Amino acid sequence: MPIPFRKGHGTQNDFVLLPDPDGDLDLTEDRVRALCDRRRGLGADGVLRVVRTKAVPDAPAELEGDTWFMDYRNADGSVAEMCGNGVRVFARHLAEHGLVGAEEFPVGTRAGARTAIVHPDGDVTVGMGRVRLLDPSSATVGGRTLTGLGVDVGNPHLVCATDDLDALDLTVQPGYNPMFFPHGVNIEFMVPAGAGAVRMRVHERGVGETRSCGTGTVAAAAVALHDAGRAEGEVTVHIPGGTVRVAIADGAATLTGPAEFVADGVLSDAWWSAL
Ligand SMILES: N[C@@H](CCC[C@H](N)C(=O)O)C(=O)O
Repeated sequence: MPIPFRKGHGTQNDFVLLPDPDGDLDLTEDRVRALCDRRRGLGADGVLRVVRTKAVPDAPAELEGDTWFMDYRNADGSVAEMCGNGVRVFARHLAEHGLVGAEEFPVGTRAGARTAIVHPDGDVTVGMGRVRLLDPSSATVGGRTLTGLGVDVGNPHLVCATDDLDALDLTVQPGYNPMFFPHGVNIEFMVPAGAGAVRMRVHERGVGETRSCGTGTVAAAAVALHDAGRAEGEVTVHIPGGTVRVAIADGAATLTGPAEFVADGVLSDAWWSAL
């Protein structure tokens, strides 16, 4: 059976999409790692399996069975609850293939349903759900300890302020408190970038440094607003891979940004079977 794939990205956070409506693919950790490998595979930060919720045994019970489910995997093969850039790319894929009827539609994730609107210019707005500010914690990078705030965006984040974003060496895993984040953490580093804007870099759990992290931009926006004494507002977040807009109101966030596709293809049977 030929296995089709699509390659896309959201602000250069890149993904391999695998259309698999009935959940027939045996998507092992080894296969995810191979797909994401930039030398022996297609190369990506993660895999998005496009599957109906009813074919996903660990999908949240409140999701309807026919809802399209973003089965997200990190490049190291691990499963994560949510991926903000991934939902934008996933939603645009659904819309382009006529797989959804309404202008606004739900996407199932392990963090619950997220609503998506695909705009005519290709941008996508995602309702990211509740954003919860947690306690302070810290990260260690290059021998420096940076204080920050934990944030739950469906997946775990630690947002740290820094004075020199460009000097950080994120090729190695930053230190963090494993008692506070027992399942690992995505760590954002941010600096102010003018009124209502921040610049951010991220070290993602299960991936390493990426050029963007949608849930991370939401976490950074929430902390930037909190630092300004506000619980609501709009923040423009500049990441190495582009720019997104985050709005927070009533404790919930929306994320707006681009979603782009670069290739459609078919995996080699021999390559897949040998994994
Ligand atoms: N890049 C994503 C987040 C992907 C999951 C993350 N690495 C985790 O393990 O929680 C995004 O755009 O939000």
